[in-house]
Amino acid sequence: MSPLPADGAAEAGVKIAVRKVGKVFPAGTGSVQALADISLEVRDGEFLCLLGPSGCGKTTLLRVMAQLERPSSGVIEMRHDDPSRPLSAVVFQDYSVFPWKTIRDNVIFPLLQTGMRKAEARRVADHWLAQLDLGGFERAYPDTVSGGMKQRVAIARALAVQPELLLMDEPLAALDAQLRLLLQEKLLELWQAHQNTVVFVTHSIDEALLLGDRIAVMSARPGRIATVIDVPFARPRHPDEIRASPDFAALRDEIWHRLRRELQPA
Ligand SMILES: Nc1ncnc2c1ncn2[C@@H]1O[C@H](COP(=O)(O)OP(=O)(O)OP(=O)(O)O)[C@@H](O)[C@H]1O
Repeated sequence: MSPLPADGAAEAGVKIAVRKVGKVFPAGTGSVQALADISLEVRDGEFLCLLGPSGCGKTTLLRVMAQLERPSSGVIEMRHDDPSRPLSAVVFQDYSVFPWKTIRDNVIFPLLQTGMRKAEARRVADHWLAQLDLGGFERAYPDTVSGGMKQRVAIARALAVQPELLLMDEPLAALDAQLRLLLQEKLLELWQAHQNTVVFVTHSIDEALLLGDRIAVMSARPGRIATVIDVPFARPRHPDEIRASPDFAALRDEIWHRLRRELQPA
């Protein structure tokens, strides 16, 4: 699906600006208001996490940012600085890889769409597969490897095109707890090395604190931005140190209390 055009260009230093966005879906004879009056700016090079209760509209907001969904009201402004790179790429939760293509060809496919030659695309694909510890599996088919490996293929495919904006919708949610920790650490390492602008949807407060520069906490449906929290941990971040720090525990409590208010309104 090709992206819808943005409504305008974001100002310098801002990769994407969401301005007073609402989204209403038709549902049966009525409608569902998924998003209401969302305003949010994602700065160049920032890792922004979207956190919120189930059904609050996180996926809808990400799809609107990816220009896969048109807002019912409000506008989306984007800033495409480098025409040699795609503006955005999306990683979904459900290992959205092509089962009929080898792991290498999954990563090569979007590179060829950018006009890259086959030999170069193969080199770039193998580089990113190695970065995600998939070296040796280039010729395997996705259905012959584990869920965690398939998700690493999807992440390698998105990173390989070096998008200016990487949109990730709960990319680690389907993984078991240990694998999730390992992949969080991998993402942290890759982001610290490359600093794409990232919007990352998650249900996990710990994940948001480990990865994010800021955390936008959404309210229960219709989704609004309830609060935006600055994550104070310096980079490069070392996961074990961060998780053990008193600031981590304090922020986790603060965010949890905020989320609990959304889950159990007075
Ligand atoms: N295409 C659609 N048609 C009708 N309703 C929709 C559609 N997409 C989402 N919704 C509704 O909009 C609301 C927000 O859904 P969305 O998937 O964005 O929430 P979410 O926060 O990502 O949820 P979760 O955390 O459970 O993944 C829900 O009530 C959902 O049922």
